[in-house]
Amino acid sequence: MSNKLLELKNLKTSFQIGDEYYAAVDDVTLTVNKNEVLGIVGESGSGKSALAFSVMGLHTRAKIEGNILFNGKDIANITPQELNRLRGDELAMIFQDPLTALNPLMEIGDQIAETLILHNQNMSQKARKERVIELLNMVGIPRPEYVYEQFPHELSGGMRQRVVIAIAIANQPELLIADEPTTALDVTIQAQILDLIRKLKNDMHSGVILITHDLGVVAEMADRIAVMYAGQIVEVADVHTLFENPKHPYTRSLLNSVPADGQDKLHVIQGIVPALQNLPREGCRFSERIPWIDATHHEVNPVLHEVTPGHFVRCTCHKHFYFPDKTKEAELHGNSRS
Ligand SMILES: Nc1ncnc2c1ncn2[C@@H]1O[C@H](COP(=O)(O)OP(=O)(O)OP(=O)(O)O)[C@@H](O)[C@H]1O
Repeated sequence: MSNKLLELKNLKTSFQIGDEYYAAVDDVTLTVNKNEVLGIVGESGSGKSALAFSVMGLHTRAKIEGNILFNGKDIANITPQELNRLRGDELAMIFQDPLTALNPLMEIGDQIAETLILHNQNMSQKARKERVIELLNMVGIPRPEYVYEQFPHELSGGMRQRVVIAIAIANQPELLIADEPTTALDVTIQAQILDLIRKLKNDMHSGVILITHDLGVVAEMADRIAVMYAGQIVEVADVHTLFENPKHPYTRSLLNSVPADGQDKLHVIQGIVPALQNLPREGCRFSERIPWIDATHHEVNPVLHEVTPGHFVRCTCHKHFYFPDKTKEAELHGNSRS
């Protein structure tokens, strides 16, 4: 039996701006295996959420091209009814902001129970309530009987996020997408939430896509990591390889911008991911942020190269990349803008 749970094949998600469509996810091919946490990292605007929303079928106005194979079945263009059946059952997502994910007018317990009904309409009311209490316990919510009858605004941010997780895991999804699940939370709660996600994977052998800015979180949680820049995957490797032997200049820059033991110089990546309409669509998309690398070192049409088994890197510029000294870099960026 195949170990592949989700296969994205040439996924392209485009948004209309004015009269044109612009791809926020641009030809992404990626696999998530069963019992695996795939971390997706990249700066704000690189397309991580657009990718996650595409898998969940949550874009209402985007153009989706390519294939999204879930257990071998293409779900890129299935009917809303079919999608609804999958969501909250086999596919679940934890959103960045728990408040927007919860219904403010509905008691917590009823919101979780509603998800259970999706999966099993014949479950008795009593069994449902017991399962909700069990889920609230699982996600570490104290006094679950009391919280059952509370409304979202009566809970702290950490507690709300636990409720969102309880809803996400209620039906033991095969694939869980967690989009910045801990960004809004303090560090202790963060660790507890991550433990819960890990437990879900271990207990249910689910596949998990963990989207985050936080390299520390992926280092701890992910089995494999995909690095995304300007709508494209620029590097994929298992977690150990990615941290020990990063290749793409963007990955190296991201890693170099995080303080590590014994490191006295940090590299700050100059510039930002360009707005969607201004993304470079030809050549190496990262080239404008490393202007000291000679243009001839970039591929004309950069593709992912398998440098060692399972380790893919886009473009050949990584072979020539180095960090310039700081003053030189500032000068180069200044010059490149003029
Ligand atoms: N509905 C939309 N309509 C138009 N443009 C959009 C839409 N959603 C996202 N975008 C654009 O697509 C690009 C990718 O956005 P996305 O939210 O996927 O990035 P991200 O990597 O998830 O960033 P963040 O970490 O801030 O969530 C951005 O340029 C964003 O402005």
